[in-house]
Amino acid sequence: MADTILSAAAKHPKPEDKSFKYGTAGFRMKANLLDSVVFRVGLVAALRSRKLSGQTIGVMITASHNPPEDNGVKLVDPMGDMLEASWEGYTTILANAPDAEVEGVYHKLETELNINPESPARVIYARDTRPSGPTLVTALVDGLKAARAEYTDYKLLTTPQLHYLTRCINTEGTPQSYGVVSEKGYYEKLGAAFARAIKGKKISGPVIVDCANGVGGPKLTELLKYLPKALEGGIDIKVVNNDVLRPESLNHECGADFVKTKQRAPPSSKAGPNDRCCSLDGDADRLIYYFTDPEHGFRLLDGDRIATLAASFIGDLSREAGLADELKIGVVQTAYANGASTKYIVNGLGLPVVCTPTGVKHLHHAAKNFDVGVYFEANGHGTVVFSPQALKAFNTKSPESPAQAGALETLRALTDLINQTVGDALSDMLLVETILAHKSWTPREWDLTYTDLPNRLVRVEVTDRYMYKTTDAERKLVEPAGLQEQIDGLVKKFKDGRSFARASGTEDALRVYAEAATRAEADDLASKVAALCKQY
Ligand SMILES: CC(=O)N[C@H]1[C@@H](OP(=O)(O)O)O[C@H](CO)[C@@H](O)[C@@H]1O
Ligand SMILES: [Mg+2]
Repeated sequence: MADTILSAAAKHPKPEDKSFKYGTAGFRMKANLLDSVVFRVGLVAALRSRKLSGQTIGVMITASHNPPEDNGVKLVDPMGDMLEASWEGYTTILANAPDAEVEGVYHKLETELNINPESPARVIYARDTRPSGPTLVTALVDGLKAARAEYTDYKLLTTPQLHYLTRCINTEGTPQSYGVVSEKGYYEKLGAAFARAIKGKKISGPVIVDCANGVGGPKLTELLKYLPKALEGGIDIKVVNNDVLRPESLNHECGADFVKTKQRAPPSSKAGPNDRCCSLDGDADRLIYYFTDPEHGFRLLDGDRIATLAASFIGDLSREAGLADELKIGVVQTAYANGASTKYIVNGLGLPVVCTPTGVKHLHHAAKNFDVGVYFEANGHGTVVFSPQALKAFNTKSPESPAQAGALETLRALTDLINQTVGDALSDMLLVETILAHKSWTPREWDLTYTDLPNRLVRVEVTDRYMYKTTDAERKLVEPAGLQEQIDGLVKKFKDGRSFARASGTEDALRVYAEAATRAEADDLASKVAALCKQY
């Protein structure tokens, strides 16, 4: 077997002058640089599965909201979680080994991690719609074969669908079974849960869904077959930007990242005033809502809004169900959350907020400390996780009134509707639609819950982003020395000012975020902090 890895590695040579790092979203870069990385990820997936006694590991090939010429690869742990942190390091080591040393490094990891080479290794994988996907799949399969893993190709899927399948496979036939192990099983689970959650409530008007010309388009179109139709008291979904045959259109002037960063609707949008709109990203794990207010123009309803909407709704339901004292509900955000949303959660909803570093794995982890943990990044990536105690309470509490019975049934439906493994734009969209219907709200009422502070996010090119080190959930710089004091000095001059700088985990740049009482001040603060960072 030994020389199989050696000879296979030679077919997927590493670009000599490149070094790779498993970052916030796995490996992500120009697709033509990824061949060796994906091959080696195949090897790691096999090792990880063997380490976990043959539990199935997921591999997703996607670059999410990045341009069409990029691609990426990430690993999914058995319960559908992101890869455990220590393994990011092992993956990085293997990705950077010279071709001739890959086999040696592989066996060294095997020995050091106490992995039995005879244990079974099982892997499933899928990809988004990028043209580079099929070639990278070939590299992955070569890695899996060289490591003697069993594997199943799920072809095109959204990232959250792959997370769903991974968990389903590993819980199949157990009391914790997460669902039927098939793409159809995913649609059936969501469709049935949505019908239960929405029961008796009316969804007003259509929702226009911008699919970023990515894999979310065909998958949402498929999901529609499983949802109750508008005429039968269900939902009217209008799918737009669903052109997967023109790869160059992926994420181009559309999609969740465009809408959030540009703070405007896709230029192609034909939505009228007050029309309820939302955008997915290229692999359908992010969701952003928006509408045009006849008086105030474009209004963004981002991840912070989805978090506050979900937290307030589930909080109300828990009270109605008589479970408020039993269940600890909390919200997890990052430093990019709008300050007004944090204030609203704490003062308006009376719920605790935890701030973690950027990257869903951190938020997910922190959310698990609550019975109902609502987590969203401002960019629209997030979900709600329920503790075993919460699930038990929803399932065993005997209702004392029809209202209590109704609240409990809605809560149970939500636990099936919401993807527990990872943020899922399709599932999150059905959640938002359910809540708006229950509250009889249009996006306008949703928007009125609090007023966002004007904010600006800028990307700053720097010579060495690794020079910038942070603490306090990335809200403060500790290096370069002295820079944070200067930022603090600037911030003080702005009403409601807040600003921080951190190195991106996915791009070769520094990100500077600023918010302040007015648009002009937020812009001014952001550009001043950016200029300051550049000087160092
Ligand atoms: C400000 C921002 O939106 N950052 C994004 C971005 O991370 P950076 O480390 O900032 O590049 O990509 C991550 C992966 O998709 C996502 O989790 C995160 O929220
Ligand atoms: Mg994504």
